[in-house]
Amino acid sequence: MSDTPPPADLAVRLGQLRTEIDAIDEEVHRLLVARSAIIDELIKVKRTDVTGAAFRPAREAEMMRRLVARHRGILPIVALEHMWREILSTFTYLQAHYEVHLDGGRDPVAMRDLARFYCGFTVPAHMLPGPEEVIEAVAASVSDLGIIRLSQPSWVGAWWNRLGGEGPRVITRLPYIDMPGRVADLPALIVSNPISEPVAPEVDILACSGVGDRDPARALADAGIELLARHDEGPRAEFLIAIPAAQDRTTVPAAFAAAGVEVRSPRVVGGYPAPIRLPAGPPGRVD
Ligand SMILES: O=C(O)C(=O)C[C@]1(C(=O)O)C=C[C@@H](O)C=C1
Repeated sequence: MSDTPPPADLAVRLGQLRTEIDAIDEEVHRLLVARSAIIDELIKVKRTDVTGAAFRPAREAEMMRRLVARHRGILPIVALEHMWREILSTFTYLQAHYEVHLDGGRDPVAMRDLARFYCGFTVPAHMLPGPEEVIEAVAASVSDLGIIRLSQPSWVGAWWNRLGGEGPRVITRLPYIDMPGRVADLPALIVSNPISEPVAPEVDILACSGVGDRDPARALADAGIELLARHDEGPRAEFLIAIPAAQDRTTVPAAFAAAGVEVRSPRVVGGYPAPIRLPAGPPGRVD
């Protein structure tokens, strides 16, 4: 005897489940409309019309961490991340219009996927030849973002030496959920002009130049420092590194020295909230 209920019962159950789905969809939509009314008021309170860009990377990181912590069930975590990215970037755009400039030099298809995943389709996107053009476009704007691909060694020169000071700086690292096998996984940095209400980043990004032809990546990693990019110009090498903000900066020259590379005066060119690291697994199941 089969346990399968008769077809008539299954048809009834299917109808009930669809009614439940419709009720949930209506609730989700109602809540999104309610959220947009709150953002409408937030625009007046935050005065984004006066202060410029509305991005708050630390707040977005905190929201994403809470989302990941409470997630359950079969919905892939990266699909959920994408839905929230669409929400966050559209509501950011509604507060203060911005455009996104993409470093399309090496892999424009992966770059476009990354940008659409994180910035959605409401925000206008422009593909540019490389990082220098991206930084230039951001610097010439009030509140635009740039996305620059991280490649090691840099294929195009030490573009990071154009960051810092009053100009564009790194504010975020992508992908935000760092999970093996995920989609939209092109390693990249987001740059913007300095934002108001800055929150101290959890990871600092430093630019430094040095002399010495050995690869310092291992010695840096042993000291908790990540080599993000390198560019060689004759005997000099330019480096872009990431170091936890809480870590003593004197560990930087010491770690380079351990690899036989002498570096001078590391310079801060931005920082970012620490990405969420998740193990590989079934597509994002969290129980
Ligand atoms: O909290 C803010 O300041 C907002 O602007 C709201 C909001 C959001 O939609 O939740 C939008 C953009 C920010 O990057 C962070 C959060």
